[in-house]
Amino acid sequence: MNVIEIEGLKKQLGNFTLDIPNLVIKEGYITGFIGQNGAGKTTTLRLIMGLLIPDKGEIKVFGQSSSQKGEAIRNQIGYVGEPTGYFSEATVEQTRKMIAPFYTSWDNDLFNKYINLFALDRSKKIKELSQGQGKQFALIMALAHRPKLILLDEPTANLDPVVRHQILDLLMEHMQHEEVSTFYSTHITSDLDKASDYIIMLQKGKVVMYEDKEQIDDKYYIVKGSKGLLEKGIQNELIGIDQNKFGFQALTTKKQMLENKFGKDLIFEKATLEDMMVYIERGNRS
Ligand SMILES: Nc1ncnc2c1ncn2[C@@H]1O[C@H](COP(=O)(O)OP(=O)(O)OP(=O)(O)O)[C@@H](O)[C@H]1O
Repeated sequence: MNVIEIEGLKKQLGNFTLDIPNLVIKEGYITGFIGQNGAGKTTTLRLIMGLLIPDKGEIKVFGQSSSQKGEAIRNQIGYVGEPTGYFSEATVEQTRKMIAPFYTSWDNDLFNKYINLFALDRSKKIKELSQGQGKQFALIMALAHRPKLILLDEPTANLDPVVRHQILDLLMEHMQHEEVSTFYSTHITSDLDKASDYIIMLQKGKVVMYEDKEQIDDKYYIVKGSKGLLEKGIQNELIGIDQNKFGFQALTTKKQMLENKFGKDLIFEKATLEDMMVYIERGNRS
């Protein structure tokens, strides 16, 4: 089952074009959405929520058109991103009282459990929360109405590693107990090493990679070798070749084939998501 289905999507904003011919997000998993600044991640999330209308194509969420049923869809989405829309003068408790009645599925016990877990002070005003506490609160508000879909837009940007891990741990714990799908936009790719099932990479408004995370770990390698080997026609198997006076390094999905052909002349290391972003971007530039 798919929780989100995108077909023939085009959206022009100034001189930027988001162009996604076909994309599905699978139900029940965490799908990481990565890409450079300005790649179009926030725009995609806003289109999914029906806050922006496509110029062409259609987005279906829970099988319903997001441009036609935006409000009903948003009700079933837990969103963490900017702006949060919370009134800065209201306290944590006042915010809960204001927002909870809008959701029939609101779960106060869950809210209390997560507030206690993060030790948030209910009497603090939203404007008095630190950046990390603000993000923790936004996540709690997003989860407490038991959404079927969680959309996260850079939820851990500018947070220290401890708070980042607390947020990821809470998210993963929540996912274990709820029937929920998560679409998680970030450029802190290490967050997704810990918590993701699928990875989608966006570049200049286009999807340039969609992979199962487990397959990524087996498939993508950084390969290093001497410059002389480049002349032996292996460029076609390399992505984003980086050369210096000592040799080259590049991303490859053809480890076995290259190993068979060149043996110990090449060195392989598992690629991280960050490596993949850097090399795929370089590969598409050259
Ligand atoms: N209202 C707008 N008018 C004109 N251009 C816009 C508008 N909103 C976004 N854009 C442009 O669309 C492109 C994609 O922006 P978007 O915020 O979706 O990127 P992003 O991948 O979320 O980036 P970041 O990681 O920096 O948040 C950018 O080039 C941006 O300048």
